[in-house]
Amino acid sequence: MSRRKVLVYRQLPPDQLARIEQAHDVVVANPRVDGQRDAFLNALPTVEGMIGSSYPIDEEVLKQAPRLKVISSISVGLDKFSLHAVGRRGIMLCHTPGVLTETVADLLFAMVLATSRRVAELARYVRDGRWDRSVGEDLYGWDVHGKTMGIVGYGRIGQALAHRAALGFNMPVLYHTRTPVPSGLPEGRALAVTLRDVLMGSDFLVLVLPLTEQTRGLIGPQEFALMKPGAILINGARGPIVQEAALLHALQHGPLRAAGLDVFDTEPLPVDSPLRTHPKVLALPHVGSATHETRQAMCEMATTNLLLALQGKPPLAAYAPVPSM
Ligand SMILES: NC(=O)C1=CN([C@@H]2O[C@H](COP(=O)(O)OP(=O)(O)OC[C@H]3O[C@@H](n4cnc5c(N)ncnc54)[C@H](OP(=O)(O)O)[C@@H]3O)[C@@H](O)[C@H]2O)C=CC1
Ligand SMILES: O=CC(=O)O
Repeated sequence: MSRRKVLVYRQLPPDQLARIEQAHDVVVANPRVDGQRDAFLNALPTVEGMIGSSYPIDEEVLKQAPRLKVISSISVGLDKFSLHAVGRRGIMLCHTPGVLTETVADLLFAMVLATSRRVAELARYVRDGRWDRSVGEDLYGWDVHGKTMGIVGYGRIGQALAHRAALGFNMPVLYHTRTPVPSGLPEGRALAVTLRDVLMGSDFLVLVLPLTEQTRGLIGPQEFALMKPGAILINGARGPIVQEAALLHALQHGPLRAAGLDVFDTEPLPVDSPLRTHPKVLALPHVGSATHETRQAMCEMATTNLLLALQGKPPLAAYAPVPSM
């Protein structure tokens, strides 16, 4: 097999980098790191494979990479890629579904618990030396068990979250997805409903669907207006699915009691973003899959995808372009 030029545009564990170096000529250059952007741009004209995540691989980048055949993303979400250009060019775009499902569902549930039981706020209270008497009602939280869990996007992660909610916390589940799917839960524990009904019926509304042309701005003023007073929103999907101004309004004037956000319109979250310090917001730095075990598994899968695809073999998971009509 001939050696190809591969651009690694995000840090990879040494064992995975070594697997690629054994077979191919590697340039490591992360365009987000000071001093590496030029190396990234200089590599583009001759690369045949790329592996990385987070950085937008848009039409502009793809135009500069005329020999590119394979992109292996260390993520399940593919919103950082210009899917039209990838499809048009016949580039094989691989990703890492499945290996992160349980870990992301764990974090989503952690956000449900943390927002409702005010974990971050209470920990800060102790740390700041303010625990000089028993905690008053102003710092009480709200029960999680038995409340209604609403899930928008009932794929791998949505279903793993529903299991935690229904079977671990005795929560009735409402879920919404475009294509009807069975709940995978015992009879009567979950109901497939319209988006409107999830919004109206949920105590917790968890978003875990891809960012697409259809889902951008999906949750705006009209959707917030349908939600229960005191509902909690958890966005574990992508920032732009929620309209930020409407979110801030819903936090200030209702109906939202709190929001747990792992994702934002702009990441890293700008220093002056009102979401950074909002008292009702639990903001996390996009860490749904960030455990040692899961990130290792994702990097392994992405590396395998890259190596297989460069050999002309089917990767473990790839995006299938929608054929143009
Ligand atoms: N915060 C983090 O760190 C992470 C975030 N994510 C996000 O979670 C998303 C889901 O991952 P995963 O569960 O593995 O993906 P899946 O593809 O298994 O599930 C996605 C679900 O969303 C549904 N969906 C897609 N479009 C719409 C729509 N317009 N309206 C309603 N439902 C829709 C899909 O069903 P159908 O198409 O039939 O409607 C499917 O049920 C990723 O795309 C990513 O954005 C993933 C990993 C980590
Ligand atoms: O956001 C993370 C992903 O894997 O997608």
